[in-house]
Amino acid sequence: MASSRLPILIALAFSSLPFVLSHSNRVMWFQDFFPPNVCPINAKANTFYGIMFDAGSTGTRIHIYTFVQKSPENLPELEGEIFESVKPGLSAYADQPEKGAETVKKLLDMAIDAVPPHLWKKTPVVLKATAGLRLLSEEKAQALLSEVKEVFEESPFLVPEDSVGIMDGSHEGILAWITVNFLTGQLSGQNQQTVGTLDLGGASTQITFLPRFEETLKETPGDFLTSFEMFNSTYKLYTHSYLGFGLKAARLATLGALNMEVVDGQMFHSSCLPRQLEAEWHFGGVKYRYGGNKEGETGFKPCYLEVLKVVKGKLHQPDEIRGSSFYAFSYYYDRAADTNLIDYEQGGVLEVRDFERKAKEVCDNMERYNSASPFLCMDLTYITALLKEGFGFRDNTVLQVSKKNCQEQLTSWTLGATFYLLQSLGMTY
Ligand SMILES: O=c1[nH]cnc2c1ncn2[C@@H]1O[C@H](COP(=O)(O)OP(=O)(O)O)[C@@H](O)[C@H]1O
Ligand SMILES: [Ca+2]
Repeated sequence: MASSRLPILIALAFSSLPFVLSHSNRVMWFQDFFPPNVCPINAKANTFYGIMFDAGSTGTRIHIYTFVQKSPENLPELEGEIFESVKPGLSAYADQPEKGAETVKKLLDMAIDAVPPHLWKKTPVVLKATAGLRLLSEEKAQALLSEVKEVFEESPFLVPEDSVGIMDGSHEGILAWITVNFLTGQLSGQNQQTVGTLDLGGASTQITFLPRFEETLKETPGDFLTSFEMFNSTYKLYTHSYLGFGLKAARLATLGALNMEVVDGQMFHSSCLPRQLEAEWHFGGVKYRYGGNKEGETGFKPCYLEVLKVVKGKLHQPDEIRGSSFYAFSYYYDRAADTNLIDYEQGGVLEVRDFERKAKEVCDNMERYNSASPFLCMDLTYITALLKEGFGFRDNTVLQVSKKNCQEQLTSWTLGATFYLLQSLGMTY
């Protein structure tokens, strides 16, 4: 299929959706995600823009998408994406919400340069926060969000009513699944062979796939299933977001520091770290001191046992996924690329056991392994344990590990979310 057709297909699908998505106990899945009551815009010009902020736990990213609609009969095509990011994420400013909002303002200034002035008022701007803000107290999260809302309101862009908020974890998984499967052409025509998606963020992780067997539907807890209609088909997806199981939250859990009131000077140890290491780490606005087991054991075996405590028995294991292949991104990609398991630009295809092999290589040679991060052994061991003992994948489960998809767009939930936003604002025909 010609690549230029793919965006049209996405838009087609999104336009044909009334996007009726329903949890077993929740009708209109997206009702609270985007405002239904914004007046439609009569977009006469054939180019339009959408600005989507991904406020992740480790960083804030702006995606400025450009769409072209050549005629009312043709659906919009995705023409391009401008992307920028800042670190740390908003949650690091839990006690300085104004400073947090300033980081958003800096990114938004890019959009002022990127979007032609006559389209500012027709360009919606939305920020959806994920696990970093989910982990903060309601009060701190709301303070950050309301500062960001002020920044949006002072900007020349269109600010929908619910333009700033925390995204539900299941939306994150489904929007990423839709993006990947549209861009790979799997949701159009016959013989659909959709691919499941695995996203490993800093604070949460998502698994999403389309079950093929009745058994899976029967065995799955109701709140792991979400239905939506597209191309006159109904898809019932398995999706779940595990809060606290992102890579960085898992580091804290392994160190025994997750959700702890950290006492000044307290040191956390792990066999997954270089023996002589003593260092400090800031995450979510908290400072942690950590280090290796000076006297005790280090290496893959003790590390795996430590990490196992974090995942074992904590995740639902659908039988069906053992034999399927999945599309994995975010930290799966980062750690595979860091250790040359895949090509940095192209990504690659791996088996679960490749992560284990690399984890052993790194952990059993920790003092000699030249790595940018002292957490490399822990991270690879956690990924191995999460895939095998957490989700229950086989050693030979195949993973397509990429950063960008075939359209050269960064793999993320943001493109799917932007399409839906434009649809809900009546900006597409
Ligand atoms: O623009 C992006 N789109 C998708 N993922 C990104 C983007 N920028 C960074 N990432 C990846 O997201 C991961 C960090 O997760 P994130 O900060 O989103 O945490 P969260 O999803 O738990 O809130 C890293 O692997 C990083 O490479
Ligand atoms: Ca994320």
